[in-house]
Amino acid sequence: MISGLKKIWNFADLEKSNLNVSVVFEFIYAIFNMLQIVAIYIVLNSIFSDNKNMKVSLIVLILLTLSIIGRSYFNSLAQLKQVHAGYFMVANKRVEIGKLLKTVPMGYFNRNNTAYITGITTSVLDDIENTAPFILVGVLSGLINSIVFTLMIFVFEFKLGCIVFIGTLLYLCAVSYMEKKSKASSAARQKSQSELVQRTLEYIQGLFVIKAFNLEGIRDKEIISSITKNEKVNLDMEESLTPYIIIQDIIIAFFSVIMIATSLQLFFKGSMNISDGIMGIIMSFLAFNHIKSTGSVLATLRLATSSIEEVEKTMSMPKIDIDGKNIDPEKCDIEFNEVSFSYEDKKILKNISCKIKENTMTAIVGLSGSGKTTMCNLISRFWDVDKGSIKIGGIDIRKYKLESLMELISTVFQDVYLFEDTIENNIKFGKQNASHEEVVEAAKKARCHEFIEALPEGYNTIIGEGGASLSGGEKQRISIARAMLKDADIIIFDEATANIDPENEDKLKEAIESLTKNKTVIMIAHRLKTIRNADQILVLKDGEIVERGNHEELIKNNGLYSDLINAKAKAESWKLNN
Ligand SMILES: Nc1ncnc2c1ncn2[C@@H]1O[C@H](COP(=O)(O)OP(=O)(O)OP(=O)(O)O)[C@@H](O)[C@H]1O
Repeated sequence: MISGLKKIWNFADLEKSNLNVSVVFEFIYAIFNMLQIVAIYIVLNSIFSDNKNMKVSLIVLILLTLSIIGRSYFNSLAQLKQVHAGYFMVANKRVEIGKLLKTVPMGYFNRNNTAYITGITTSVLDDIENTAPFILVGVLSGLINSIVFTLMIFVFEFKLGCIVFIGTLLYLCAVSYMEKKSKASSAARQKSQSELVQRTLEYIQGLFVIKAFNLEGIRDKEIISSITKNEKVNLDMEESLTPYIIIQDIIIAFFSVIMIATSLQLFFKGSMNISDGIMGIIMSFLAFNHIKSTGSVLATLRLATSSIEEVEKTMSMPKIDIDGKNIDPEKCDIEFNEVSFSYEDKKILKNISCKIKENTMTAIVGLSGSGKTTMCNLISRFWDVDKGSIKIGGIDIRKYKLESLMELISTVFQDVYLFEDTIENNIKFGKQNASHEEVVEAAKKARCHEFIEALPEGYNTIIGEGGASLSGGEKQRISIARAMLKDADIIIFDEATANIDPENEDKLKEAIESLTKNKTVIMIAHRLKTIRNADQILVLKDGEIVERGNHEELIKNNGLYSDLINAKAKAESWKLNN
């Protein structure tokens, strides 16, 4: 129990002060609550004594009014602090996770799919927000208040105090046992909850494929099975805890009855007057209220701590930018030194060594799956090399702070991702503080100004998530405009032939030329024209550079390159002839 509370406390981080204040408010609330008992005691004393006057009624009235006002005021303040703490402790973690995600190797996402991380940042953190602060404050204030109340009863009547003390201890033992028992079921609940989020997200993201291949029935079954499993885990958890809840209720009922019996016995023996006797009976109904509320929140402690453990596990993701420095290299040439790389156990690149001179264009060609994209991704440190090194300006890229490395590189991906935002803001990703004029200029150079202007809201048109409302070619030109605006020294370009319509091909070629002028360019090239213009061509086969040189040299070699070019030329003439 204590370790669980400590976990919440540490997780609260900057919100600890709000939790502290909330505990104090809960304590003051309890004091105002006790005023009611004092008022009842005064009434009883007055009824059973000869001192019956209006002054007593007035005091009781004032006490009860104070109690009502004080309780509602401090209760709302305490709740407000807890809601504030819950919201901000989770919001801060979401921002922290967002920052961390930028520093993890992309391989992390292979092992922990995005749906799992989405589950953590949404439903798991929501669980923490809605339970953790209330549990911590509930338990602490409940314990403090029941200690104070028990002390008060000790002062009132020692024997009754002993009964409350023993009853409270036994009750806490039962709660603590139940809390331990719920460990396994909390973890299972956590797992099935994440699984449900994963399946739901997968279903939504793959809706196109599901519809196209008529897979509704099969995928529906998977979601329904996750829902059923989740329901069963929740029910099992409730069922396994029910006997302990019954035992706790029995303990409280039993000790309340003992308090009533003891009060009556003390009265009949003459050790208590009638008003104290009645007060003892009334207190038997109230004595365990605080500890009971503590117990009910403690039952959910495991749920909150297993959610926190899950978030902590996600936050301990491997980072690749631990001690990087801000570096502005004198030159932007790139060098691969005996680089090897595997995705998990699958070896992709083997001893790659090459030099890419500043302000030259290097085309990487090779069969599908030969490792072209992987080679480019290693330059941006989406993954780290397993062996060897990559240098920019003679400095190992692992020595750069990720941000300063990213400032040097613009990447135009084959699969362009656009955010659900205006076209202008999507282009501005390249340079956050760019003016509208700069955005338009970049769009003009990237040959996308005309189609943007033709949209109903022009540059303020909101694009659907992932760029859903644009064609592949339009998305790619927007991403070229982005790169144009960023104006980085190194351009990595994954050429997407499929997305270029013939009418725009020449325009796009001009756009690419103006983007890559006086830059160090690495291009995964598919089109003959691009390859022909390259200063250097690297031919990849099964993760190894098997040929290198310019177009003429490689054609003369009569190796894989000339085979690829011949096949391409055939395909292109086939396309033209048909
Ligand atoms: N994230 C990943 N996790 C595991 N394996 C991957 C991952 N990305 C790519 N691969 C595998 O690595 C190999 C090389 O992929 P890569 O994308 O680098 O090839 P490519 O030459 O660019 O292919 P293409 O021309 O089809 O785009 C492929 O076999 C691919 O299946």
